[in-house]
Amino acid sequence: MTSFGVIGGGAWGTALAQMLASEGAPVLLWARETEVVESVNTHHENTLFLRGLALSPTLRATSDLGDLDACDALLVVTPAQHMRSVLAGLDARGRPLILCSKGMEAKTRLLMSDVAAEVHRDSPIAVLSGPTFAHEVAAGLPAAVTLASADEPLGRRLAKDIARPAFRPYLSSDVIGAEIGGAVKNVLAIACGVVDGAGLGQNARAALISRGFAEMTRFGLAKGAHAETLAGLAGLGDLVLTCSSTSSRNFSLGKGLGEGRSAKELLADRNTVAEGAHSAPVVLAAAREMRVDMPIVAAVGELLAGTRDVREVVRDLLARPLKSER
Ligand SMILES: NC(=O)C1=CN([C@@H]2O[C@H](COP(=O)(O)OP(=O)(O)OC[C@H]3O[C@@H](n4cnc5c(N)ncnc54)[C@H](O)[C@@H]3O)[C@@H](O)[C@H]2O)C=CC1
Ligand SMILES: O=C(CO)COP(=O)(O)O
Repeated sequence: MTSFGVIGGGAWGTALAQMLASEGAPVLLWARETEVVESVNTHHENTLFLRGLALSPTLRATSDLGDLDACDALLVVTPAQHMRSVLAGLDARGRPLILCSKGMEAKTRLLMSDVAAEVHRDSPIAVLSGPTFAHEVAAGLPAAVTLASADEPLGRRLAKDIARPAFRPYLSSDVIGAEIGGAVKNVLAIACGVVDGAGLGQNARAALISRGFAEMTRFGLAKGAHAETLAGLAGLGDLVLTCSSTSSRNFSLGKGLGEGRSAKELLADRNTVAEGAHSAPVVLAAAREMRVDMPIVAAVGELLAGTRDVREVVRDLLARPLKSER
């Protein structure tokens, strides 16, 4: 049986660690904040990022990456923009890295699997992604994810060891598709939040999910993803989840924008991450380079940059030339 360590003590790292520890397995969680380490070890709760959810006593936390040396495989759950710097402090020693963050690196436009491969050349990579609000997984509610690895025997082994009665991984060899789904859906969740905040109605939201999925698919195919991965848990599944609920930080950010507040104000002082705000300009730049049309992502980029207001971007989206749906 694989022993797991988890790197990143935010809501999702803590929830994954709890899910793995839920049947009594020992799991070690690395957290950056000493407050998180203390509250997990002393009170079996992450009071900073996952307040109110009781954690298993077999889940222990540390602020020393070296303590993870005893683990067979590591789940990496940092915010996307910090993955490189955190991984640089790790002695991976060829152990598998299971990447659970959703985004692209701003300064390089790389996917997380490329970042991890640059830092730890000898470690095989898997990606875990899907519709999974942290608080629900931590509470033991049912969830399913895509677990993608180009190393198929490794993927099968990890899937077997990660699966729990209420947590079901589906195997894939399409790492790029799993990553693109998670990165792009965050941007589209901001757009759906805008629709909600501006009171544009449920028809508009359904249209946006559908046309947003078309953008995700165009972008993904251009990057080498498989269409069925994008139509699966890591793409459409996660898009539907985060476009429907204020439990999504990205949706909530968009709702604030739709209500007329500025991105600067909404992003100031938050200690939780809304990855779509970082991914939007990166996805857009990569799409433009590949000549992939992504008007909804572009509109989100303009709202975040403060160069246009909601009324203007909605008017422009609706005024685009009529075209075939395909
Ligand atoms: N929360 C959720 O429901 C889910 C989150 N994810 C993904 O997991 C990743 C982590 O998100 P959460 O755990 O939700 O984070 P969070 O928003 O709960 O917590 C913020 C995290 O950022 C870390 N952080 C802040 N500044 C940092 C720095 N300078 N260097 C390194 N780390 C820093 C904090 O230590 C903390 O772990 C994101 O990519 C997110 O998209 C994926 C699925 C579900
Ligand atoms: O990725 C998530 C659920 O699958 C969490 O979404 P938010 O980061 O928007 O909260």
